[in-house]
Amino acid sequence: MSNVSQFAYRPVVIVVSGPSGSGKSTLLNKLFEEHPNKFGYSVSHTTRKPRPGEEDGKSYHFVTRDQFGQLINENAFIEHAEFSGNLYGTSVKAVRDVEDSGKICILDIELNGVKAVKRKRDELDAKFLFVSPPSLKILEERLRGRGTESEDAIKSRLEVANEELAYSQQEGAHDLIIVNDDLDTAYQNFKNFILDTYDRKFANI
Ligand SMILES: Nc1ncnc2c1ncn2[C@@H]1O[C@H](COP(=O)(O)OP(=O)(O)OP(=O)(O)O)[C@@H](O)[C@H]1O
Repeated sequence: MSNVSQFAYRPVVIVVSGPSGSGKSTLLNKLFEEHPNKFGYSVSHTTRKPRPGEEDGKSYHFVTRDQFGQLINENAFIEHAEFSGNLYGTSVKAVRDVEDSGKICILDIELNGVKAVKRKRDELDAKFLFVSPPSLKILEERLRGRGTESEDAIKSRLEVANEELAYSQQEGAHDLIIVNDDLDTAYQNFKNFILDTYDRKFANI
């Protein structure tokens, strides 16, 4: 099948994954604080109605169900899913738009998202970074300490964590695994990998 993306360049995307509570947001927040102009998130498509103050193309690309269906048919999405009756999706073009604005796109996604990006390898130059807790016991303590989840939610997150950790141990699953034990050390490793990717993309242009 011929499509335009075969002839376009592959935008770089850094895929950050890891069990819930492993510290992805903590690390990403530090990175965005330290480097506000180098990295960005892609703008997702959704069929949900805009809320007051939400701008089309900024918060989301707001589309109808028909338009969303057409994008699915065109194979435009890296991944898409339905939550509470609304469709949400991340398109390859949304990733490319971030790169076109001079930034590197970061995707903070779960295991199915990682697998979906891998299926788009001919369209995306993806680097996979996995944030691992030092142990399941510490993960459990951090999830409890965060205080944002019910006991049931903590249990189900720990089950999913087992699956994600098993996947991460497969050969070649990720380009870098960061064990988030001491936060400063983990952040240095995280930042070095991501800044290196940024420099490779933009420094020589
Ligand atoms: N190295 C660390 N040492 C101690 N506590 C940490 C460390 N890194 C993160 N934490 C704490 O662990 C908790 C979980 O971290 P965070 O919310 O960043 O996880 P997450 O991977 O983004 O989770 P989710 O996928 O659910 O959003 C937070 O309370 C955070 O402050």
